[in-house]
Amino acid sequence: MTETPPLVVDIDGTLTDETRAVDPRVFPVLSEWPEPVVVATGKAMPYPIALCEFVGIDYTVIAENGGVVFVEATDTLRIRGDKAACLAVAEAYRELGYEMGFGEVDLANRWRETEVVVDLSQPEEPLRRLAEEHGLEFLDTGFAYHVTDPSIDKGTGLVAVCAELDREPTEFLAVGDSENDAEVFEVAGESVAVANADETALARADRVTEASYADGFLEAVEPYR
Ligand SMILES: O=C(O)COP(=O)(O)O
Ligand SMILES: [Mg+2]
Repeated sequence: MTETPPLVVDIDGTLTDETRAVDPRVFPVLSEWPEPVVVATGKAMPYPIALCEFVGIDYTVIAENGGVVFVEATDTLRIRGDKAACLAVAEAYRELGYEMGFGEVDLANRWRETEVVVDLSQPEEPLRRLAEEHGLEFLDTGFAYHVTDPSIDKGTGLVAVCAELDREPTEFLAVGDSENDAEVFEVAGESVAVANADETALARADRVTEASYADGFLEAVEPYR
């Protein structure tokens, strides 16, 4: 068995099935992993914190695509991102909604500190264009549209976690499924895309699993178990 690396793992599309339900088969893998486990997600902080709590692992979390980082081992919370710029985009998008008649914008932003998220049911192009006009990053994770600070991502989040844990990003195995995993794939030592990953993640990964979703995650970590 190859020496077990620390793990940085995405949630939606990687630990879950296609409905975003976490597959319970991943729980013992995460709780028994002998090296640090970092949960890195576009979701807001309460979700990865709850996952760590119920799996029984340290809260080592990258939320909001790197906008919010929490390391329980050093009790460090880092919040980074241009929330004001993101809110300006949301307001402009909401105005456009009324003008273009696509109705009330569903801003799925409860508990978010640094970015704006819009449900996939809303029109993509106007939001993408507004984000670009405001110099912000637009991400389609396959589960939601995100408007975020272009200088912040899961890769900068892992660098921040490593500074607290005195580890190197290159030690990590990264597993993910989407364009919001591209930067953490770049800084990790080994990156694996699950078979359901989008084009960006597939192109940026060192290897791709045969299996999809949580089956893909279990396949990705198999060599280390
Ligand atoms: O929040 C999202 O849109 C996707 O979340 P993920 O980064 O855990 O896949
Ligand atoms: Mg994902």
